[in-house]
Amino acid sequence: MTDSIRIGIIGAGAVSDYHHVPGIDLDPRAELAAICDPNSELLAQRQSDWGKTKASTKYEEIAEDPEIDAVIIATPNFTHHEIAMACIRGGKHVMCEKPLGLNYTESAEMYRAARDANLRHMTAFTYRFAPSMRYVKHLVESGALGTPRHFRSQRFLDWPESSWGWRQSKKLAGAGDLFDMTIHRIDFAQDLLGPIKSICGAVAQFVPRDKTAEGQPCEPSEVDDWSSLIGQFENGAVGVWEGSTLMKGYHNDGFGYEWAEVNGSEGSAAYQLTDPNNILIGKPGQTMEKLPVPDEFLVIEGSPRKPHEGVPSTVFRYDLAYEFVSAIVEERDAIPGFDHGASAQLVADSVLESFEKRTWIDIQCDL
Ligand SMILES: NC(=O)C1=CN([C@@H]2O[C@H](COP(=O)(O)OP(=O)(O)OC[C@H]3O[C@@H](n4cnc5c(N)ncnc54)[C@H](OP(=O)(O)O)[C@@H]3O)[C@@H](O)[C@H]2O)C=CC1
Ligand SMILES: O=C1CO[C@H](CO)[C@@H](O)[C@@H]1O
Repeated sequence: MTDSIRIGIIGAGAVSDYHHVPGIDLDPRAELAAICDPNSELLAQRQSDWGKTKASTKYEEIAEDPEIDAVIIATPNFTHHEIAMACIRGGKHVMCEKPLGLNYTESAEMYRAARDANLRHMTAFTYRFAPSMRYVKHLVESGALGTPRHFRSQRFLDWPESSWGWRQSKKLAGAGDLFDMTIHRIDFAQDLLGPIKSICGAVAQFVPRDKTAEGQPCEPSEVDDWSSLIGQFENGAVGVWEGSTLMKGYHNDGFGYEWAEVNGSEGSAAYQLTDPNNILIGKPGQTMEKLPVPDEFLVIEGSPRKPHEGVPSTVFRYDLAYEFVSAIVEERDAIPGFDHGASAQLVADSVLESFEKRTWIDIQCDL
């Protein structure tokens, strides 16, 4: 390995530009060494946006390239398993977007392959890195909230009812809001309160999404527009989750309304994606109070990002790349790993099973 970690980005669409490349650019220990996307026009555009790197339309070339140390997979969901397995076979450390696979079987296989090859693996569960989320975790772990009794999360957005492209095909996306949005919240709930042991879930489709944004007819959506679950954690706490991108008026500069809270025997703490450098704290008998997140929680330890610079609801996302590179340099597990991705996937799969069978499902994770 050279001094600098040479990273290949596979999939040069929206998320690569928004989270991953700015994160790599900030980290002096890493360099963007290659980009890969089947769309050669986009590749040319990215070469001009991001600087001269190797470019390829075939992920196999990146997977086999001895001059690439690590990859970030930012492609549509149905490609994650195939691309990750090829990169692991090629000896690359892998960060992969969520949902890790199209189902638990795929995700667990990715986890076992990376673990057995002694490679670093990371699932891009972005919201774990929000400052207020990191502070809620500290409050839970330090016992400041007492015994955790209850978790609640809600992500509502007011997005167009037109086609979501690949995101509305079951074969390409797996599920709709559940795999796209709620899976993040399943992950951070387990990060805060530990494993979920049992759930009861439901999904619904609100609109056909059979027109493109330009008004042209297209294949109707096969996936959910709303997902929800209630659940019990192994530690005895209970939780409730809900998400949809079709909630009118929930616009808020594109970030919508995301609220997540932990209620304990001694207090409550709530994170909001729209205001991630502040936290809401509830103490017994008092009205909830908004407080700034202490400075030491604004960035992850060592991150070159300036804590008070940039748009707060965007810049925390750059810490994902920092964590991935740190894990490679320090030869330790990246957090969240593929095991966390697979575990959240099992819960999300169980929501679909629960709804289909109209019953509670016990979660049995065999990682
Ligand atoms: N963690 C987070 O907060 C976020 C996560 N995501 C996740 O990131 C992933 C990508 O989403 P997003 O960026 O919005 O999607 P986009 O559709 O904007 O971008 C995906 C890109 O990957 C390309 N691609 C498709 N197949 C391959 C392949 N085999 N090899 C290389 N590139 C390929 C696509 O090309 P083409 O269009 O020509 O097929 C497209 O350019 C999804 O899994 C999504 O769930 C997305 C947003 C935020
Ligand atoms: O959190 C997220 C923000 O929105 C994206 C587009 O729907 C999701 O894919 C992503 O996981």
